[in-house]
Amino acid sequence: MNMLEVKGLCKSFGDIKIICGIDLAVEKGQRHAIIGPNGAGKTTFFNLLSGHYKPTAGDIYFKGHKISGLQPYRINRLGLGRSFQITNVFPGLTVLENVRSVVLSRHGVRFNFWSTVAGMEEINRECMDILEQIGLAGRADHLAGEMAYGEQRALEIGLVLASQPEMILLDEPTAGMSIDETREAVKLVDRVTKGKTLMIIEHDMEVVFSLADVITVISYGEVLASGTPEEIRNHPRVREAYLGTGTVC
Ligand SMILES: Nc1ncnc2c1ncn2[C@@H]1O[C@H](COP(=O)(O)OP(=O)(O)OP(=O)(O)O)[C@@H](O)[C@H]1O
Repeated sequence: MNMLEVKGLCKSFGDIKIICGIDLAVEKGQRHAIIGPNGAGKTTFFNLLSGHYKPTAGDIYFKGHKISGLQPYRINRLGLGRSFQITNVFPGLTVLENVRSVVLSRHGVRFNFWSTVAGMEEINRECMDILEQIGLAGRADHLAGEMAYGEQRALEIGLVLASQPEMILLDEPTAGMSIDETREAVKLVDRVTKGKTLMIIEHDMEVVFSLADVITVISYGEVLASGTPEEIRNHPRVREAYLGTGTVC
């Protein structure tokens, strides 16, 4: 079953075409990497999927429902969660409060539930479970803004998990990280997305080839190639146009 289907997707800003007719499908449980040169349109593509931009043409289907043009919060409630390229945590809140803000907003419609002691305990248990998953349980009471960069990025992934998405979009989760931080981030992404549907934008080819089942290469707003890591590694146009003619990982 396809979790996500994109058909003839286009986005222009004024006269400038940024996304030019992208067709793509992501199967349930697939880990799909989007790669491409700077300015190729990868983040714009994510902004279209998450509802932050409206398409100029084309359609997006999530679990068979047309989501193109819906508001971001509605797309998120349908089960499509995303992280951003720039850290997006609330710096003045603690780690626990950050996660709790998302969990509470998810339960928000059931005010009577979480306003009881039992309800609050359940919320806190759920938050601590997320913090365990992202390796920050011991940092629950620390201010998010005072944590190391790698930890803040891990927290951001925790915020995505807190909305209990069926499909996760991660925009360059290792951007700006040291080699050690990147290694930890890859382990984290691998752990928390096992068995889930993932689409990840990533520049680090080691990360891409270690995580992805399918890789799509975007260049000038078009799909240049899409296939297994092996197919992409050996694709002549990919080697030539994006990765250079040298070895691809
Ligand atoms: N709101 C906007 N208005 C005008 N142009 C935009 C807007 N958003 C993105 N663009 C342009 O679209 C092009 C693609 O940008 P985008 O950020 O999607 O590329 P990218 O592939 O994610 O690049 P990178 O790998 O550097 O993050 C860029 O030329 C950018 O300036």
